[in-house]
Amino acid sequence: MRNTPAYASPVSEPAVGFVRLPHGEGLPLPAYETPGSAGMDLRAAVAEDRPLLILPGKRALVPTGLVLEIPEGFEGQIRPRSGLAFKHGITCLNTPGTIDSDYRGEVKVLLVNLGDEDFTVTRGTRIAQIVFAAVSRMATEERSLAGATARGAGGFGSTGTS
Ligand SMILES: O=c1ccn([C@H]2C[C@H](O)[C@@H](COP(=O)(O)OP(=O)(O)OP(=O)(O)O)O2)c(=O)[nH]1
Ligand SMILES: [Mg+2]
Repeated sequence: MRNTPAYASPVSEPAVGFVRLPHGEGLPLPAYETPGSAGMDLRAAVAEDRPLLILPGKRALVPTGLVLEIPEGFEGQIRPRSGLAFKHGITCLNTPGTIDSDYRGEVKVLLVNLGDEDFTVTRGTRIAQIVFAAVSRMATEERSLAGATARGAGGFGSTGTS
């Protein structure tokens, strides 16, 4: 059944499926927080009595308690929340994490603590956000030569800074 979001778009949208795993029961499903939000926040599905401590410089894979069914032709991008990054130095190590449309495992968020203090992830904390995006896929062709261009092999600052 399609959920009625707090901020429904006037245009018809493809639907992403959320399947709750047992440890995700009771947590709110991801949802857009404002009418123009690009991402839906993901919550930590750690046990109430077992918060996750991330020491400075360390990383942790945080469960969301969710399996997603993303429509074919789309992907989910896991991105950091700027507030956590600014206030605590908490970000996603592999950002943007890629959630493939054919992935049927639990979505997990790889957080890293780049701050100076321990960070505790408690149940229900909004740890990251997921942005759904269209994917372009290509056929491949092996070629013997790449066509000439004005840039050629220049890169990594070849055009200067000013
Ligand atoms: O932050 C992330 C990134 C990935 N995944 C899941 C969904 C994704 O579809 C799958 C594979 O991700 P990716 O292709 O980035 O990882 P890999 O190291 O290449 O693993 P694989 O060999 O399984 O593709 O892992 C997550 O749950 N969280
Ligand atoms: Mg892969």
